[in-house]
Amino acid sequence: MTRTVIAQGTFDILHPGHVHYLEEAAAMGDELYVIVARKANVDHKEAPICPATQRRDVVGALQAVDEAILGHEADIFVPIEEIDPDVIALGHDQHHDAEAIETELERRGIDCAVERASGREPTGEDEILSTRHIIDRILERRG
Ligand SMILES: Cc1cc2nc3c(=O)[nH]c(=O)nc-3n(C[C@H](O)[C@H](O)[C@H](O)COP(=O)(O)O)c2cc1C
Ligand SMILES: Nc1ncnc2c1ncn2[C@@H]1O[C@H](COP(=O)(O)OP(=O)(O)OP(=O)(O)O)[C@@H](O)[C@H]1O
Repeated sequence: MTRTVIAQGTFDILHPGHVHYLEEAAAMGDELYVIVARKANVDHKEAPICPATQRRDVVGALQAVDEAILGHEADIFVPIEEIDPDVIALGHDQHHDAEAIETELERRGIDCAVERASGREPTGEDEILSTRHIIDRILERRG
């Protein structure tokens, strides 16, 4: 019985922190689907620079990812109902409340565990594992 995992995020400028998250999510099951957030749903921080199709294509090229899909524009649970995963892997700092997701999953009759992945801290002194910080550095050096 294939164990399906879902991960999600904006993935605007990909970095090793994303790879860490997606590899950890992939290890939670046999197949990893990644839902790429639509610009309209990224309302808790600056809008992504890159279009959703581009962000999907880059995430989908990662070895750990079986399929990357564009998220639903209005209801974030639509892809969950379609894929019917065994696990939803939240990112270490993802702003979603696991309990709220579990409650909604139950309400929709979806039997799925909600796990949280760990964070990857920078190793080299110059490593930069945050899209926002990458953009800040670009603005500093090229702005
Ligand atoms: C269970 C779950 C399902 C999601 N489904 C969608 C979706 O269908 N469409 C979408 O635009 N974003 C979806 N998202 C992503 C959220 O909209 C949010 O933008 C994303 O979690 C941003 O996270 P980040 O700040 O880590 O990039 C989903 C997130 C979770 C936790
Ligand atoms: N350094 C990291 N270690 C582990 N997971 C990470 C790391 N950075 C991001 N993630 C995870 O990757 C997913 C997508 O995150 P997102 O696209 O918001 O990237 P980000 O680098 O956190 O962006 P920003 O810095 O602009 O908030 C989220 O689940 C997030 O928790």
